[in-house]
Amino acid sequence: MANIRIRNTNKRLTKEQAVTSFLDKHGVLYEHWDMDKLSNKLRNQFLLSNEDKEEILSTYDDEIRSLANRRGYAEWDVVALSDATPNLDELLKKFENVHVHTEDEVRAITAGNGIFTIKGEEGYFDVELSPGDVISVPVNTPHFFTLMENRQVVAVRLFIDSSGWVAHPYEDPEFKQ
Ligand SMILES: CSCCC(=O)/C(O)=C/O
Ligand SMILES: [Fe+2]
Ligand code: NI
Repeated sequence: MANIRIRNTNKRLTKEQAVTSFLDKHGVLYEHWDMDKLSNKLRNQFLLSNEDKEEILSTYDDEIRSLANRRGYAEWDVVALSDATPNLDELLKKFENVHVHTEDEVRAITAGNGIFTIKGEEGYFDVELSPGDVISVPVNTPHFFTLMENRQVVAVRLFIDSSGWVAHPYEDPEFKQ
């Protein structure tokens, strides 16, 4: 279950109803996938072979295709980030600076955790994600992504633009770290 932290007030939303209505108000998709479908091995593995990635995509093929049909996605893949990821810090630099995408960005967390910090009506808010959480970042919405203490996450990514993930840096004078 995702938790929300509103940065300006440090207010936290943890109850499902409050979280879903807050995200809905901001045009952020929020769904939940059944993690019981995923093998125990893959729920705690952060260095993935191509076969592992294929297993994740086939396990959630129905959920992926449902999202793709509803939101016009054409391609999807699996990204795994952890201390075992070569050039992790370089990759994180791309994600940790405020940026926008020219399509809405859907991420489904299948292992580990991550935080999407998204610009909203009351300033930036953190969406703290756990396995099973599926969210979108609306098109052209300033946001960034950080790992949590455990520095590990696996996510299914869905794309409309066949060139995959493209981040456009966004200088936001209103953003305070
Ligand atoms: C957990 S997916 C990696 C983060 C990402 O793709 C992105 O665009 C963050 O904003
Ligand atoms: Fe992004
Ligand atoms: Ni992104």
